[in-house]
Amino acid sequence: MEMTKSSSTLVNKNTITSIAIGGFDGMHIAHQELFKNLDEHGAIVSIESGYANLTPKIYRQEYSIHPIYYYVLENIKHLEGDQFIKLLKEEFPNLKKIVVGYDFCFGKNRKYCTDKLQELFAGEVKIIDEIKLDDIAVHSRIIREYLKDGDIQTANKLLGKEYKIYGHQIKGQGLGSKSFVPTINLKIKEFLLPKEGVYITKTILNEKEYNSITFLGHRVTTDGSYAVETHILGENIKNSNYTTQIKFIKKIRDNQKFNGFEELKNQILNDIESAKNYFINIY
Ligand SMILES: Cc1cc2nc3c(=O)[nH]c(=O)nc-3n(C[C@H](O)[C@H](O)[C@H](O)COP(=O)(O)O)c2cc1C
Ligand SMILES: Nc1ncnc2c1ncn2[C@@H]1O[C@H](COP(=O)(O)OP(=O)(O)OP(=O)(O)O)[C@@H](O)[C@H]1O
Repeated sequence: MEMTKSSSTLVNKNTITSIAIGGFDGMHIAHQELFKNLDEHGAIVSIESGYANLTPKIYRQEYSIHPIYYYVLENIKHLEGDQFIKLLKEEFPNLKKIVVGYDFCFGKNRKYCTDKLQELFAGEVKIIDEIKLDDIAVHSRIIREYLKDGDIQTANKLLGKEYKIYGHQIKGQGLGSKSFVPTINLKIKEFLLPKEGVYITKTILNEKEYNSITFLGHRVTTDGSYAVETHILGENIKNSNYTTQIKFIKKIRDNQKFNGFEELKNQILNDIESAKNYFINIY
């Protein structure tokens, strides 16, 4: 198989013989199940609603070897069923197979669903039954709720990977190294942030992965502003201009207000111990 991680623009649409269609925010285990039904000339047709925040558009290709082609929902949602099929056939002249999930609907007022797709498309239509894990239906919207609750472990199970966000480094209050521990402060734009609190994480800097601990939330003990700060365990990393990636593993505790810097510092040192123990026990 010659197809490695390909950018959609590099693959000629004429070679595509099968497609999976959907929003695909998260590229979670149910999405991956759809992709398993693609052949080696398979592609992903991603319909952009503008709300993706688990794997925003530019970060999605990382999670599949199949090239992703993006379409804007606004531009295609008015189509009647036959017009939608016509568009797909124009885009992918050699299309033989379409893969969708049980709840896939399309076109004007979402009135065309899987039965219509089978009726209108002359090739093969593969419909995937609802994928569940431990009785939880796997959907982007469900995963978002677990993240907002701070239940990273369940979210990660449904994602089939560690939830990962990208950010760029910004200047902090300048208190960390002096009064607490050194942290990299991040500006996060398009990604959903988990609940406020302290998390065991891994941080990727310049392609190197480090064990870390990350605080997200309003710094209620100091200046009250919202921050995402990560402390690399056992290293003193200087702030640099690299794009930083944070993979979430587990929540340690909620955000808290402390009576003074001393108490906060002691708690941070405890948090660091918990995180270090976590990493010792899993390796
Ligand atoms: C592991 C860790 C846990 C933290 N927990 C809290 C907390 O519970 N409450 C809080 O107000 N700030 C918390 N902070 C944030 C500190 O207030 C912050 O690191 C400090 O204000 C220094 O900020 P600076 O890096 O912008 O200088 C935490 C920071 C770290 C690294
Ligand atoms: N749990 C699932 N089981 C089977 N198919 C699924 C499942 N979740 C999504 N799909 C299919 O994957 C494709 C992408 O769907 P979509 O982007 O709506 O995912 P989703 O996770 O259900 O998102 P949302 O929660 O926003 O509805 C669609 O064809 C959809 O039918």
